[in-house]
Amino acid sequence: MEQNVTQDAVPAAKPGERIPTVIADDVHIVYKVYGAGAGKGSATSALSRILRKKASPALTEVHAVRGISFTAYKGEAIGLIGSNGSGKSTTLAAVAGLLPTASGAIYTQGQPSLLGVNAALMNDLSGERNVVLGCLAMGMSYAEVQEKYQDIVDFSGINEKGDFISLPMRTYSSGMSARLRFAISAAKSHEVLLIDEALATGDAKFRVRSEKRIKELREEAGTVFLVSHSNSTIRETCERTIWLEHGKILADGPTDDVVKEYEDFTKKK
Ligand SMILES: Nc1ncnc2c1ncn2[C@@H]1O[C@H](COP(=O)(O)OP(=O)(O)OP(=O)(O)O)[C@@H](O)[C@H]1O
Repeated sequence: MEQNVTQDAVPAAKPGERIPTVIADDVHIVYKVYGAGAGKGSATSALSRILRKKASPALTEVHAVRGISFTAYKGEAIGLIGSNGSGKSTTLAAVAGLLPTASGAIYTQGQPSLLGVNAALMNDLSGERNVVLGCLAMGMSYAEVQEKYQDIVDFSGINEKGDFISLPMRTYSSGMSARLRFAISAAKSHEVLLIDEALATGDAKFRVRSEKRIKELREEAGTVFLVSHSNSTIRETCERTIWLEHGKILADGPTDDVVKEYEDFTKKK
């Protein structure tokens, strides 16, 4: 099984030179689902299978990504589009190094960050403590966190309607937590930033702010991947788009062409 290969330093670009940041080479991703058959997951049936030395009949494989290849370059914002279950989120998780590939390999320059520092955020702690935790988890120093704290809170807009930042995160709506997560992740420049539908959760005002921030992040450093079902967000944010269907790439090119092709496809369905 191939693992993601990450190299740390991104070399400086010579004028006009394009630097690859993510290379996916014939990537296949297969989920293994255990206990999928009714009644087959009980302790007694497992014991009887062990005693009879029979393989579990209840293992189902879902071949979510089927041989995709692409190269992303520094400074690019790439949209990922496609119908439900086409493999967009799976592809992002694999680029982030969170899913192993069944075959093929993904090479990345620098550490890709999947937007959402979910793992580090804790529902019982206040938004304020979570900002500090999330930033430290992304590798910022305590001094850096203090310097950026107010900007993060202002960007998230959490305090627009009262002092919510001092309340536990479990009291936030799903949109509010998504905004805070985005604000924390976007406070740092990422070499490869992966965003899954994050913009869809905010209101119109927040969407404008986050689109602006994505543009800045692109200029500051790396490559942005954005998964979205909103074709207008993809058009406004990305100049290149990859269209996935049934785990395969159907088109990869300038956003206007690819989104148009996808729109024609969805109209015909
Ligand atoms: N944890 C999992 N275990 C098993 N199968 C999964 C898992 N996550 C996703 N899948 C399957 O992998 C395929 C691709 O799913 P994925 O979530 O990547 O699609 P998507 O394009 O992001 O969809 P959506 O637009 O609905 O978010 C689907 O068939 C889905 O059922």
